[in-house]
Amino acid sequence: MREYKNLIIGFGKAGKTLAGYLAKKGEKTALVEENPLRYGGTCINVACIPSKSLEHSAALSATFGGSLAEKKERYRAAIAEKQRLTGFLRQKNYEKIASTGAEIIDARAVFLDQHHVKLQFPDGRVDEAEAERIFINTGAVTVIPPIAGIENNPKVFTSESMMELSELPEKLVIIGGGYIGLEFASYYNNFGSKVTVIQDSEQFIPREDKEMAALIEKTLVESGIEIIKGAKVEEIQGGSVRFTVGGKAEEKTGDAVLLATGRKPNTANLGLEHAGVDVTARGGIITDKQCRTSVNHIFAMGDVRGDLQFTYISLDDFRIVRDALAGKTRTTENRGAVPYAVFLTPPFARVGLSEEEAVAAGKKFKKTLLPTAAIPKAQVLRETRGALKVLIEEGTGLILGAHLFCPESPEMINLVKRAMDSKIPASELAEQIYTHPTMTEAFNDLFA
Ligand SMILES: Cc1cc2nc3c(=O)[nH]c(=O)nc-3n(C[C@H](O)[C@H](O)[C@H](O)COP(=O)(O)OP(=O)(O)OC[C@H]3O[C@@H](n4cnc5c(N)ncnc54)[C@H](O)[C@@H]3O)c2cc1C
Ligand SMILES: NC(=O)c1ccc[n+]([C@@H]2O[C@H](COP(=O)([O-])OP(=O)(O)OC[C@H]3O[C@@H](n4cnc5c(N)ncnc54)[C@H](O)[C@@H]3O)[C@@H](O)[C@H]2O)c1
Repeated sequence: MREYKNLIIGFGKAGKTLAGYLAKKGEKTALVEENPLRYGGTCINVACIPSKSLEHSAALSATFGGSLAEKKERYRAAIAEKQRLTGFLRQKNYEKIASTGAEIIDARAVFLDQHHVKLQFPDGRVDEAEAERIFINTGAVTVIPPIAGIENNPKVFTSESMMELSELPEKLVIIGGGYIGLEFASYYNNFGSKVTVIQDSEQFIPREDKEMAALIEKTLVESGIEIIKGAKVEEIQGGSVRFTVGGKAEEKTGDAVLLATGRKPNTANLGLEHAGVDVTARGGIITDKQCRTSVNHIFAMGDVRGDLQFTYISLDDFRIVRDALAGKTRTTENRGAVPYAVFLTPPFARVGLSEEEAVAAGKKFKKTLLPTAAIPKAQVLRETRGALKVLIEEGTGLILGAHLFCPESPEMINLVKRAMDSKIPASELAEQIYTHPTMTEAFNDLFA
């Protein structure tokens, strides 16, 4: 029996950061990871980083144009670069955590009871570990929708397997128009594929500000992406996706079909019932605002909680747990405004309320909409599509929401989050000195 003060299940953003932190404090700490190709977690291996590497390569490829053969060659090079990058980061992540003194155990962990887990090694060996405290950071997995024809279909991909495909699909059909669906639509469109997105809801990105959603949809369609809304997918045969729209049967055929229909907490077969850890109907681990589960000494962090799925939320969950262990007061309720970015061309970034949400909350506000084309740096970048929209509360002058659909918006939005959290009025952003020419200097006009 192996004994530890802290046992962490999953080498994700929160898990690895916590393992390093506790080990550096001199506490006997183990980090259990079932897949050596996941050292460093989902983000650096099969999600954010490889997808943004492809996004960068795709945007470059689009500027070169050329024949289909040239585009296919550049796509192969992009996949190779993505492999290099993820391999490099995986190694660095392993070395960084190993150097803190945390023990990295290559095994699958399954709860036996509240203090014990079974360790299942890839070679079939089994061992047991006992720990005073256990931290769950097992992430999320792709939702496979109940559509006939998915199983054993070599033309059907998830985001993970798609990024291993080294032959550029001339036609790509994407099921699901959320973050993954739209980002991949944008990358493959830039690489030169003919992309169709099939979405179940009638409304395009229904959670977003309506005016911005309409502008994003128009921009994507004008860039060559076909978007089909209100579709019910019936079956997939080879690369053909059969669906109905308004009762009418339709079919779209691709060289590849990408499933981008959501991701759910990875709690199946974790043995949580043996430890008495409660989960929601979707399998998300229920925690209090300090990420503590229904069992006092067991915590859960990141996607497995079934809340927001972002790497920086997983990192913030680490900070919350770190502070909970030290008796401090950081919680899921005082993260401040949570920004996010969707890496389209151009990218979209948001923080705070949409116009519809602000109206529903009874807020009185001033709205400003600035076309991207009005910003000199956008002209320099030759990317003038999009617009920036902000809502400023009447009376207080505080920022209620910002919706930036323009180049460099994923960087710009972080400054707006800081202003919102620190209750810095919009007028201060309007009067601030910014370097020139930059996208951020548009705040002089946007927040005036
Ligand atoms: C295509 C794609 C693009 C994305 N892009 C972005 C982006 O641009 N920005 C952003 O912020 N977020 C993005 N996300 C979301 C982001 O990747 C996740 O929110 C984040 O990686 C979650 O990390 P985590 O800490 O919860 O756990 P993970 O990083 O998922 O780690 C969980 C680990 O636990 C291991 N594990 C699971 N079960 C066991 C077990 N029983 N025993 C041992 N080990 C186990 C797994 O192998 C894995 O390594 C993207 C996601 C996808 C799919
Ligand atoms: N830039 C980023 O931060 C980034 C990028 C990619 C992913 N992510 C994270 O990954 C998570 C998962 O992304 P996702 O895009 O898979 O999920 P999502 O929930 O954002 O979108 C899934 C979409 O698929 C649609 N859908 C579901 N079933 C369908 C069906 N049968 N037919 C047609 N449409 C269907 C849903 O209506 C929804 O619009 C996101 O919640 C996000 O947090 C973040």
